[in-house]
Amino acid sequence: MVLQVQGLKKHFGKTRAVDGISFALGEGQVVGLLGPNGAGKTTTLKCIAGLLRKDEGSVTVGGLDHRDDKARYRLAYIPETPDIYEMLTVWEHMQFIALAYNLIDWEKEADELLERFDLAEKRNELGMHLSKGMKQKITICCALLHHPDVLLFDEPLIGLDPKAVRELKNAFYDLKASGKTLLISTHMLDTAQNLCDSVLVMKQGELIAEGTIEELRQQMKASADSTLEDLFLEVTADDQK
Ligand SMILES: Nc1ncnc2c1ncn2[C@@H]1O[C@H](COP(=O)(O)OP(=O)(O)OP(=O)(O)O)[C@@H](O)[C@H]1O
Repeated sequence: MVLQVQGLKKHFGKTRAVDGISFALGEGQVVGLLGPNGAGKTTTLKCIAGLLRKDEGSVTVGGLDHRDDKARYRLAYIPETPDIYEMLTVWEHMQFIALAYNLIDWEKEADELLERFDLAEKRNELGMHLSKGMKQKITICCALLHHPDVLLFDEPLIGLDPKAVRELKNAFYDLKASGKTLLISTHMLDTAQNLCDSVLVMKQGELIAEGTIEELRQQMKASADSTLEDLFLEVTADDQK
């Protein structure tokens, strides 16, 4: 298993944002992280990425603790709100990542990424002059440049135009085909149904369901034509907990 999360807990004051969840993801797996608002998805992703200090539990990447430099190198986190440098140009963001990760011969690939995400013409624009969608796309290009093995996406399809959504979905398929592991937090259940091999469903900090759509149908004794949305609404309904 390339990513292993065991007994992860994180609280904010009295709020148990993540309350002891465990799961493991294998190489090339694309997994949807689902849950109602406030379920703990972002907190989980940030704890895995090391951006939030966990209270308890362990997270390993390729068997190494996630705080180890080698493990961090293998991880990328793409936040819901694009976090870019206002005073750096698009190309300078790519240079910054290349320097941070000691990349060599990265320029051609950076050019291809910018081309692919329609940012080539904005190469010399400052971050402060870009739209939200463009900022989102730079974050994605930066995340892909150092070839991480595990990519954590928080609501990746929000704020992108239809072409960028299509590009990103294609990028997900390419990443999966090249053996990358993707954990994608999303409320877009039809996309999750098409894209993900399996899902993890969180509610109030706990993992309340997991598996492929077929496994969820069986666990919930649902009909063979029930959609992920049907299953999600049933499993997260208030009388379930
Ligand atoms: N920095 C923080 N300080 C205090 N409480 C927080 C903080 N971050 C998150 N929380 C709380 O932790 C819980 C889980 O939040 P989180 O953002 O992880 O949920 P989510 O599943 O990502 O929600 P959404 O789908 O709305 O993005 C919520 O009750 C939230 O209010």
